[in-house]
Amino acid sequence: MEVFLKVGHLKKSFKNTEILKDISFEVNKGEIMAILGPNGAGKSTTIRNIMGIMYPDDGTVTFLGSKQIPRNKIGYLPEERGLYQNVQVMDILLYLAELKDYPIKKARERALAYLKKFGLEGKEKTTIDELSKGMGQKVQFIASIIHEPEFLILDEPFSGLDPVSQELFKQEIRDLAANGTAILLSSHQMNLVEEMCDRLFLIHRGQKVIYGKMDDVKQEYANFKCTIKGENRLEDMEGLPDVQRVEQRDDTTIMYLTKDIQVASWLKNLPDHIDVKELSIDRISLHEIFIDIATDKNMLKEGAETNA
Ligand SMILES: Nc1ncnc2c1ncn2[C@@H]1O[C@H](COP(=O)(O)OP(=O)(O)OP(=O)(O)O)[C@@H](O)[C@H]1O
Repeated sequence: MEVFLKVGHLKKSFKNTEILKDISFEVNKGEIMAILGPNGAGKSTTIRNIMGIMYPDDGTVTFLGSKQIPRNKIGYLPEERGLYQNVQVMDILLYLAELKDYPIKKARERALAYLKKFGLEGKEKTTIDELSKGMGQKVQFIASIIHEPEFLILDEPFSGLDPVSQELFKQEIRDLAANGTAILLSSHQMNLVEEMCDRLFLIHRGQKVIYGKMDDVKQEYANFKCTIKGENRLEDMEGLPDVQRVEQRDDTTIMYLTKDIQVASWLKNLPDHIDVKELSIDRISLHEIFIDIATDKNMLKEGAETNA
């Protein structure tokens, strides 16, 4: 797979506070790569350094092997939304396409097709300030892809979208990747990330915590959990073998199990007197892995790396 973006050993400080500490990752053509992390972890700072909005103190950013930012090949949906408010939808889309040296006739065709696809047919002459938040978001998304970029950065693309629009965006992002676009996606919606992304980079306090293929990360970190519905004492459950942590709320107990257990053999450890009205065994989700890291529960080893 061809590497589009390579970030190497990026470091950035603000007023003597090191915000990015040796950040390295790549984004390949045709893949959706997630950059994840708690609020303030350093995701937007990383993206701003990639886009040349600010400059790193150390480290390199290369695009197809060159340090030159190929602006016409990049699409960017920034976290801060904001298009000129009193300009008509079609005018802003064509203006942005022109800035990227994209043929105007093709841009108009693409704009009309995308407006239709996103349920905004007939809104070409509407001004941006007359649109709802979600509609504005769709126009800004179209603006980021109007010029057929080879590399697309999406910072929280799903915020403010209703479920139907989320599905539309999801499908569009997947189609773009399938057609070869390299996509870097930042989102706090872990279920969507889990569904869509090929690889992920998880950053916490400016440092890499996890970097790897989604499937490998899940296999590596998503231990099993056993959920039992029934009236049970916390101490009984905590005393069971291979139980790392127990959460109990009302009549539901969740036991987080250690890595590499054999589910069938582990189940034999459950004593006869345990009250089981319902029982399920699942792997923990990316959402739970994220919370684990963000809240420093420390079930994961720091700085781990799967086979990226
Ligand atoms: N221009 C700046 N001057 C000083 N500190 C900054 C600046 N920009 C960001 N920071 C600090 O850098 C840290 C990382 O911020 P950043 O916006 O990159 O986080 P993030 O991971 O994108 O968070 P969020 O999920 O909340 O958007 C924060 O502590 C923030 O206060």
